[in-house]
Amino acid sequence: MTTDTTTKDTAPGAPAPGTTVLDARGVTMRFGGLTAVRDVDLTVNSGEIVGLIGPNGAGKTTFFNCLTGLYIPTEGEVRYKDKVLPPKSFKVTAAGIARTFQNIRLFANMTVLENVLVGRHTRTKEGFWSAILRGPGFHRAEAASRARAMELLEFVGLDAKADHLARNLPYGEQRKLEIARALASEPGLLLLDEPTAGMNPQETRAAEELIFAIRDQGIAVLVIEHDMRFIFNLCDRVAVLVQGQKLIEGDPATVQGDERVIAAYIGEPMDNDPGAAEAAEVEAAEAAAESAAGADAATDAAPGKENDR
Ligand SMILES: Nc1ncnc2c1ncn2[C@@H]1O[C@H](COP(=O)(O)OP(=O)(O)OP(=O)(O)O)[C@@H](O)[C@H]1O
Repeated sequence: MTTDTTTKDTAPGAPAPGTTVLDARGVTMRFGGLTAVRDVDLTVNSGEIVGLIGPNGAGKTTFFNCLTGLYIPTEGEVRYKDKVLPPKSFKVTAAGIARTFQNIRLFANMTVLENVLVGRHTRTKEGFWSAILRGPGFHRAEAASRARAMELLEFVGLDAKADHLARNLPYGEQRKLEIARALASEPGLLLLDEPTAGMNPQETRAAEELIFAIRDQGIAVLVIEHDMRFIFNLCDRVAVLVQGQKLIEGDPATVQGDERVIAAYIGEPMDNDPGAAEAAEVEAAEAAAESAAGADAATDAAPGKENDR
């Protein structure tokens, strides 16, 4: 991996360190009778990596979709750099929030470089007529875009594969390309939805290094992930969603040690547990078998009887 994690160059869209870039307040999202997200508050500051975890169906992706204009929350408000988010995803991207998806969404038959160039469209000022007439302004803008796209490919370690088709990249590199494309819109906040899903341990470590390098550029990062070791190692702060509500938020050590979090993942015994009668029956049968075996052993070891063990 060629990522230089020591780089301290600030990304073009990055705000001053420690500034609150994302401020979600009382976000609720209902689908008919189902409340997928209920009254969730969350802030993310520049230069910070925040993790969002929770069991399957907890509402993590729905909450992400509320932050990117894909869903308009039923209640609550999302502010990015003090401004309420526009209700369209392309406007949210233009405002400075970029994301990757749980299922990779690349243009499979485009080259690696072209995929990143697509990600730059919100930052290209050249308009329709300029593109048609292909005047000097267009060529200058195009050259600058290509240079920046190549810089980003170098940053994620894919510059040598700029001309490869996206579909020919191994899985881990496709994920990196998605990140490069998201960075092409020069975001102040990057949302990563399960960035290590399907990765091997080596690719996961490389992804971790890359996310640290992005944070070091002053970009705020919010990441959903199921890999607990990855999340607790990576994040400055972790919020836990359970059944759409925020259960706890804190530093990794606090969250990791919280019994409610452990219970939420492992599951607590339910009232009127449907399997309880069967489980009690099995336990009783096992106990009876054990005591019978114990009685046999006692008889076997009785004085006057040969014990061949
Ligand atoms: N568009 C939708 N219409 C109706 N229900 C939805 C919709 N999207 C999500 N849900 C429901 O909302 C709940 C939360 O789902 P969501 O995908 O946000 O959870 P998640 O925490 O991201 O889960 P996972 O970790 O499995 O990806 C689930 O019960 C899901 O079925």
